[in-house]
Amino acid sequence: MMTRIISQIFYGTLIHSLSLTKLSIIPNALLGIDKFGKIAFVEENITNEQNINDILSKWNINEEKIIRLTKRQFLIPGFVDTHIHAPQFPNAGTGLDLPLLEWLNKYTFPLEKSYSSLEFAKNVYPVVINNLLRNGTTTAVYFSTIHLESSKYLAKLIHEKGQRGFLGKVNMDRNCPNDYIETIESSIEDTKNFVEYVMNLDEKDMKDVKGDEESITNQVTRLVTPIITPRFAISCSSELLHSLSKLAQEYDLPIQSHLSENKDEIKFVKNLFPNLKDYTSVYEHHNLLNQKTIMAHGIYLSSDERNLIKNLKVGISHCPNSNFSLSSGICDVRKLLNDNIKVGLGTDISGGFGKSILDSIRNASVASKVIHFSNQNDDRDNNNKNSHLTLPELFYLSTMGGANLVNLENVIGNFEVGKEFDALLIDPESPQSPIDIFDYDDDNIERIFEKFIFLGDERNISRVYVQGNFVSGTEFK
Ligand SMILES: O=c1[nH]c(=O)c2nc[nH]c2[nH]1
Ligand SMILES: [Zn+2]
Repeated sequence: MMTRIISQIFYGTLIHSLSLTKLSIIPNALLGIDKFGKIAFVEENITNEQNINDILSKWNINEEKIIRLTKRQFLIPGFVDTHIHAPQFPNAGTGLDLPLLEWLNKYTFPLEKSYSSLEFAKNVYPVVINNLLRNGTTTAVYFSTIHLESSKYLAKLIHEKGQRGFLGKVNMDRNCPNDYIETIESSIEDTKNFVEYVMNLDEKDMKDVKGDEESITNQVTRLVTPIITPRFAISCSSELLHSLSKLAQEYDLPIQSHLSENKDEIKFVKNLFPNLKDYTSVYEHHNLLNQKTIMAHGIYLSSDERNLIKNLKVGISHCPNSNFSLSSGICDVRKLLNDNIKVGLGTDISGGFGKSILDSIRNASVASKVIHFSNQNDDRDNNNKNSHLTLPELFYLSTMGGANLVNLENVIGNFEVGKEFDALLIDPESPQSPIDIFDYDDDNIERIFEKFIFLGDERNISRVYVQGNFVSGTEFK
């Protein structure tokens, strides 16, 4: 007897990643989602109505539950932004004339301190989440600020809007402005308070699911998770770093920070921790590196540091727009991938000015080509090992790569049966679409997908789903 209840079916083309190099395009697919938002089935090559009817009756579904895509529309997994500063949104697109440390002091800290006012946060954070969802970011790994109340407010908003989010209250107790700094005591106390608040947010939803008779086989993941967030080694005392690692262990939480982004930053860290070998060792020494850690940037890592990162299963958030915009440098992602390091993409608003992961994909592509050219000019390293990132690789990084970083590779990132349905319905022919399709394209869906990746924008993202729920886009009548 078939008890599983199917709440929605899509009929059309699916595009997703099966591995770093393997992009899969499945035309004429029927994808069914159960009432928990999980993918119950994917049937391929369904080319006639009889086949559709057979599947509908097998699952006891009526025709109204089917959303039929047009021949040029397709579904892709939602994007994962593995590094974004929500409070920096008002600065996006401004203040890109200075390198990191000067940029922080002149533009970023003065804006972030404004979030001591909850009213200020209320004017910004809804815009951030709406904007990201419209742009297809179904999962975001956020930094907030040091402020407890506005950080709690942001967590509640992510929860209400139905986005999947990892949110960290920022910790910083030194080398910061006098009016934007914490004591170690308040930093730890507020972080505990924040963590417990966020963990309770999802409690009700989890209970609702647990109360269901099918709950044992249909557990869903929590949508909002706290993440321990020492800003970076410069702004945290050794004592604070130690205490934060204890907190992460106590609550079994992920950790995020910045690593090896800028040469002056690296020198500063060396001065602060002269007895530790390198920047990565500073975090390792404080027990902050493990398979749940995400480090943003990682531009100037030595081979020893890469080894450590690989062995400890730390993920790197590649933020190419920010790396260009703050003149930080160019991260050699191919080298990280060759070393089997986990990599995802980040916008790093407002170091980066692009709000969409499509922008990160495009900048990651350009960055990889610049590295490729500079290696070609270098006689010592000229055997084509360092080829630029390909379209399947870029797309993988933006979906499955991000899922790996947040340890949700078995939950989201592609359309495997049993995963939760975080997805985007892409319409290359939407009103005002920036994509031109010609007869020459000959309905070649691979070409149209590539055009979406390099030319498309939020106007092409018609509908956005998280855990099977419709969270942004145009309602069907
Ligand atoms: O790109 C960055 N943005 C920040 O806000 C930050 N803080 C420390 N290091 C940083 N890097
Ligand atoms: Zn950052």
